[in-house]
Amino acid sequence: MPHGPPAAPILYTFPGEEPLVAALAEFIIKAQDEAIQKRDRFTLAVSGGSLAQHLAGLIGNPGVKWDKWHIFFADERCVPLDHEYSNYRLINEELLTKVDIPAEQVHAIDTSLLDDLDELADEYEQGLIREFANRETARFPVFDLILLGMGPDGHTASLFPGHALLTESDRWVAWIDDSPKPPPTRITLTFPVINHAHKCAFVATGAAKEDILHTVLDKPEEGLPSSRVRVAQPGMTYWFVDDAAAAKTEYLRTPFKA
Ligand SMILES: O=C(O)[C@H](O)[C@@H](O)[C@H](O)[C@H](O)COP(=O)(O)O
Repeated sequence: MPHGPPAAPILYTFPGEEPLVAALAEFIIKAQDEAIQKRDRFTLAVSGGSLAQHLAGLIGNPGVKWDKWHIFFADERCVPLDHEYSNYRLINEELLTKVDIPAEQVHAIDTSLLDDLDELADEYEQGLIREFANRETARFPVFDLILLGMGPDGHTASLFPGHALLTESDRWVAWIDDSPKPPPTRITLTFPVINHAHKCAFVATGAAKEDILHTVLDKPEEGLPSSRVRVAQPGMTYWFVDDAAAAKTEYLRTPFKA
C-alpha cells in the first residue's frame, strides 16, 4: 500500500453514549467488510480503558463475521490475564465471552514472560510478524483498524507525554516500566505501527476529556501523544466523541456516515 502524508483527523460527535456505540459498530463493520473483501480477514488492535464498553454494539450484531477477526492489543498491562488490570480480561469479559470468535485469533501476551519485559515485547512482536508476514510488504504491519482511547494527560495506548518512546522509529512493540497510569509495566504498539494502519479510531467520552480533547485537536503543535496519531494516507484517523468531551474543541465536526 502506498503511504502518503497524513490527512487531518475526522471528528464525529454524538449526543450521548447510545448513538456513539451504534455508529462505532457500523464503522467497525464497514472496516471489517472492506478488509474481508480485499484480504479475507480483519486485523484489529484494541486498547483498554473505557473502549471495551463502547464495543457493545457488536454483540449480537448479524453484520459481524467473527471467524475473520484477528485481535491484538494496542497496549497491554504486564499482569496475569485474569488480573483486574489486564486489558485482555476487560475485553474478554465485555465482548469476547459474548461472541463467537475463535480463541486462537485473539492474541494475548505470553504471561510466562512477565519477568522479562524485553522477551515479552519481543514475543508479542513475533506474533505480529507471524500474522502480517507475506501479507504486506510494508516495513511495518498494516492493521485494518486500530481502536484507541485517550487519557486525561493526552496519552494513548501506553505512549505517555514526554516519554522516550514517542520517537521510537524501529520497534513494532515496546515495553515501559514507568507508566504514570498504573500498573507501571506495559507493552505498547509504537507510533510507526499505529500510523501505518488502514484506519485508526479514537473513542473519548465524558466532560473529564473536554480540556485535553481541545488541546489534542486544536493545538497539535504541542505534540501530545494523541495528537501524534496521524495515519498515513490513504489511511485515515477518526475520533468518536460525545458532546460532553467535545464541549471545548473548535475542531471541524463531520456528520457521521459509515
Ligand atoms: O491500557 C490502557 O491504559 C489504555 O490502553 C489507555 O491508553 C486508555 O485507552 C486511556 O487511558 C483511556 O482510558 P479511558 O477510556 O478509560 O479514559
